[in-house]
Amino acid sequence: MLNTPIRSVQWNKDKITLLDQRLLPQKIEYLTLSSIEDIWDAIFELKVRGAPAIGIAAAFGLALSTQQSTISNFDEFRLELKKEAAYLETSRPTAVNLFWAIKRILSVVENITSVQEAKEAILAEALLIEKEDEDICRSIGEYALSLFQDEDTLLTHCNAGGIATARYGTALAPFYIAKERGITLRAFASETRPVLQGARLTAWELQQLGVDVTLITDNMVAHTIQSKGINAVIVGADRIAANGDAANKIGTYGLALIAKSLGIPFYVAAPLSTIDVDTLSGADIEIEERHPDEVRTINGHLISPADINVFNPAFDVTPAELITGIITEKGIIKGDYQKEIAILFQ
Ligand SMILES: CSC[C@H]1O[C@H](OP(=O)(O)O)[C@H](O)[C@@H]1O
Repeated sequence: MLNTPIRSVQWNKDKITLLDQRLLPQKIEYLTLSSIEDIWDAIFELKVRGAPAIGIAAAFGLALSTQQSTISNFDEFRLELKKEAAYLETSRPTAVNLFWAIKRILSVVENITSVQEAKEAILAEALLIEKEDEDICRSIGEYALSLFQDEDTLLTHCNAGGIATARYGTALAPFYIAKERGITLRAFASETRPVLQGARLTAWELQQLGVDVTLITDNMVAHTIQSKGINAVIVGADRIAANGDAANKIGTYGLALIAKSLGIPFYVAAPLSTIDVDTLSGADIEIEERHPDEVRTINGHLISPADINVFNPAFDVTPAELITGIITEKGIIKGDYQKEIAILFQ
């Protein structure tokens, strides 16, 4: 078991230290990033992944590039900042935390007129985003745990764990809090093809935490829920629309349909920063499509004809009506999500 939390992205004086999540679980290796291009590449290549972690990485990326800036004129500085923000926004389209964090960084310079003051304010805001996320995820964990009993068994998909956030995670946060309080929660983790965040990250993370975790393949979910007494499903999210529709890792929608048909609760755990009130419904969420070789290969080994046609959406959208509850740092919302979300954001 690890004694200190593994952090996926950290500010390190004038550099960014980033856990290369592509190498897990075989290797725990950190990269030192020294340019905004490095950050763009890290987000695009899933060296850092998970909605909140992507937002934190982008915030640190803007802090890094502005710390390095030699522009003395404030208007030129602000123009360059906006260009670099727009550049980072092209790295991945679905997780709203990327855009939410960038918007927060841009907002801190609105009432500033000096370059030095702007540099300091941007770095302070990026560090605040990281610190807040840790506290937020802990709160999500506490609310989530209130839904479960000692000895419950939960099924989760992809990785919404500590390395997808500042710490604790969202869907995995209740496991951290349960461990602290001597409550036993067991887990089944679906492998999550094609990038295998469940097999590589969640199975490893929960094992390190000392949780009884069992790995299954994605096509075992229905039988597992039916035969293993799964009490509930809990997943993360990348963007939740104003009506409660939730985009999450591909396969989540199917999992929600199975949970509904087998009569077990399906929970989405996410911070308010993942709820996008400007996205009216799931139909308005852009679904990232990634390189076909992610499907054609496993660990770089071809498992199909090299030139086979591939459809590789990285996310799907679960309609609000399939979601039993959305667990946030402000509490658990159920039922009329449109109304409940509007109240949360009033
Ligand atoms: C706590 S957000 C985790 C969320 O992000 C993952 O996507 P990706 O690994 O592609 O960044 C997945 O959808 C998780 O639920």
